[in-house]
Amino acid sequence: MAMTNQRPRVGVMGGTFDPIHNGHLVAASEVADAFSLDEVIFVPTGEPWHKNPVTSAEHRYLMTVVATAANPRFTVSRVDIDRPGTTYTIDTLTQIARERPDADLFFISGADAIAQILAWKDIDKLWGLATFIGVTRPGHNLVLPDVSEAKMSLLEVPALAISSTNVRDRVMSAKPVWYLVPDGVVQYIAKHKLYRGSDD
Ligand SMILES: Nc1ncnc2c1ncn2[C@@H]1O[C@H](COP(=O)(O)OP(=O)(O)OP(=O)(O)O)[C@@H](O)[C@H]1O
Ligand SMILES: O=C(O)c1ccc[n+]([C@@H]2O[C@H](COP(=O)([O-])O)[C@@H](O)[C@H]2O)c1
Repeated sequence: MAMTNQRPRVGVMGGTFDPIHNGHLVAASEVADAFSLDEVIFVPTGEPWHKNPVTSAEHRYLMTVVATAANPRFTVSRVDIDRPGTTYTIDTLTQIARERPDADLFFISGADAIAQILAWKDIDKLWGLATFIGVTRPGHNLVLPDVSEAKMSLLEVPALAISSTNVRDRVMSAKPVWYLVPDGVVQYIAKHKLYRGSDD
């Protein structure tokens, strides 16, 4: 917890979250602990430029709300799903910085995603908006870009070999996803018949 007179330290966890799973939640929790964050805002992407097709933004947003509801330090933002067009992190962070001018921002994502950061849109402006934290993921050998440690960090999180792809495949094959995703997300997927091969 930040001390009085310090600027709030706010994590911004960007992801497609199709669906959100316990790997994402452990990663956010570990980064919050290691970097003394006061809050982590989960930001489901609108239209990711690099992944197609994805489940409707509203389903992905609601599953993220369900998954994070019990944690008082976790919140969910609609900035990316409400902004039309392709999602770029420069727009995400510009908007959140405008909404939270008092905060120091920490953009959190998988280390595999962060490793590609030099190719992200408007990278020169991104450094001024946040510190970037890549969480390591089992099975990914990383070559990180040569960037100041003040602007980018890596954090090892307990190995959870879960991916959204794996969760979707399991649902499609009628295999259980209990304990890979929060219980409410299991129920949400069943209620809305997601990932069964029909048009979501
Ligand atoms: N088990 C995990 N441990 C640590 N980081 C993870 C884990 N799963 C996903 N991430 C990271 O979280 C970020 C957002 O994840 P994303 O929504 O793309 O999920 P994903 O599981 O990687 O999805 P998909 O399988 O559809 O590609 C990504 O940068 C990803 O690397
Ligand atoms: O801004 C970019 O150019 C950019 C390119 C690739 C990924 N991102 C962001 O990185 C985060 C992780 O993406 P993903 O698809 O791996 O979940 C998510 O918030 C994306 O919007 C951003």
